[in-house]
Amino acid sequence: MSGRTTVLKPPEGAMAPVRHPDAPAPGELLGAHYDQCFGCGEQSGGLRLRVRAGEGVGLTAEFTVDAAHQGAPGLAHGGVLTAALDETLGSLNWLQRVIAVTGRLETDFVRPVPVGTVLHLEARVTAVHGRKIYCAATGRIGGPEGPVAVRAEALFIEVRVDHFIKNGRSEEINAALADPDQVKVARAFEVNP
Ligand SMILES: CCCCCCCCCC(=O)SCCNC(=O)CCNC(=O)[C@H](O)C(C)(C)COP(=O)(O)OP(=O)(O)OC[C@H]1O[C@@H](n2cnc3c(N)ncnc32)[C@H](O)[C@@H]1OP(=O)(O)O
Repeated sequence: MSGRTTVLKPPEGAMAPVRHPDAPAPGELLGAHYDQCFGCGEQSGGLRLRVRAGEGVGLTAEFTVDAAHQGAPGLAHGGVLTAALDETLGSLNWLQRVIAVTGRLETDFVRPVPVGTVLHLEARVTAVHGRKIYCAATGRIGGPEGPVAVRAEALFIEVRVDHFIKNGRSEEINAALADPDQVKVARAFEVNP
């Protein structure tokens, strides 16, 4: 049983999403957008999500649930699973070459996910309306074609890179601005017309 709030329904006039001509090729592994990211960075306790570009404005990802991700004994914490969905959906930015942040995300928890499970995630943009990006994701267990354990719909809102510079703590912002690799990632998104 699931019901969605109406803000997750694309309004009349919403457009089909457009894959950017410079988007990574289908099958290409996407790097971390930020090495300290809880979702795609390498730090211990993080999700260490591995994301691959798919066809169109879609992608796949894998997340291995480890002991640091437990809620109940031997089971993944729901918030961690939501974080994996959020990160997977956020990675769609790479395919459109826009920077967007989560405005709203609704998750259905369909099956418990034991520690040691590889969660096979799939996400796609469903529609775009101005700065609003509508998207959906699923997470399956037992293989990429296995049963759905979690699914989400979300609304991302496009922002400028200034969003992070204005709002982030200065220590991390200054370190990121001094890192040529990080600046390169930001530029790739900023050139979007
Ligand atoms: C390379 C980068 C890779 C990034 C990867 C991301 C990884 C994972 C993704 C995340 O977790 S991002 C972190 C979690 N999200 C945030 O921290 C966002 C915090 N919220 C904000 O900063 C602002 O609320 C936000 C930028 C989302 C919107 O503020 P704005 O002032 O820019 O927009 P505004 O409030 O004018 O809203 C623009 C439109 O979006 C709609 N909107 C905004 N927030 C909404 C919301 N929460 N629910 C529904 N609609 C929303 C709003 O109604 C309006 O619709 P209309 O254009 O039709 O009037």
